[in-house]
Amino acid sequence: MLVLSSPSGAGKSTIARNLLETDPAFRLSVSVTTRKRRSSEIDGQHYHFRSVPDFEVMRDRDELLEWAEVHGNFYGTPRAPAEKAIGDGQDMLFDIDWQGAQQMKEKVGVDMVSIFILPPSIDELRERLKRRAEDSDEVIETRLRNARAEIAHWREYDYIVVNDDLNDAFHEVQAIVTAERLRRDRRPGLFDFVSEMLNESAVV
Ligand SMILES: Nc1ncnc2c1ncn2[C@@H]1O[C@H](COP(=O)(O)OP(=O)(O)OP(=O)(O)O)[C@@H](O)[C@H]1O
Ligand SMILES: Nc1nc2c(ncn2[C@@H]2O[C@H](COP(=O)(O)O)[C@@H](O)[C@H]2O)c(=O)[nH]1
Repeated sequence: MLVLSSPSGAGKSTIARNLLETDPAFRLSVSVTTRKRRSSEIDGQHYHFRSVPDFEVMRDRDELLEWAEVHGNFYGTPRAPAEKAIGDGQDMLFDIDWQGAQQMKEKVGVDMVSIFILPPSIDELRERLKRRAEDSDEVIETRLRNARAEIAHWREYDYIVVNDDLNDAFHEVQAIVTAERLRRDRRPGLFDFVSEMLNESAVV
């Protein structure tokens, strides 16, 4: 389970999209949100867009694995697809904030790897949000105001990637995924492998 977090505009959705396009083993956890849909977004693909009352029903029925209020809207991870993925051993990608990452860590523990994406600077963050041209000036200002508090949580993550050059940042994320998969897949067999090797050498 790979969690990507960052302040708004640092590029985590871009990196997540690249990962999903190049790595068929990953499935995206599609969050539920009460935020207004952006013109480029498709309901059910980028998010499940819901009203506040509908979100509250899901939350109160315990249908969300984690949830948080971010930039004045509610966001949550649907429980059923995430738990099925965990059960099936499927690699799943979560684009969630630090509050969600904390809650997920409590629930799934060692099976989760977390990466915090940093922008090269706050000025560049502002430029990216403006260039993306998806949010009003007011929303952009709110997100920039919140950025410092979000960045303050960087130490809680397993890895930090600075997204200055997108290609470099993406390759760093790919390298982390490769290393973590090796660790996960090789470690269970290593105990027997090493025991056998040591037993054999005792015979010699
Ligand atoms: N390394 C980069 N250099 C320049 N522009 C970038 C880089 N990475 C991403 N971008 C651009 O910056 C904008 C913000 O990226 P993106 O939407 O992926 O951010 P985000 O962290 O997912 O933001 P949010 O949390 O608001 O969804 C997009 O227009 C994207 O194309
Ligand atoms: N805790 C959660 N945070 C989430 C979830 N889905 C998205 N997010 C985070 O919200 C902000 C804003 O996203 P945007 O799409 O409005 O720009 C960003 O940090 C996302 O990572 C979720 O299910 N839970």
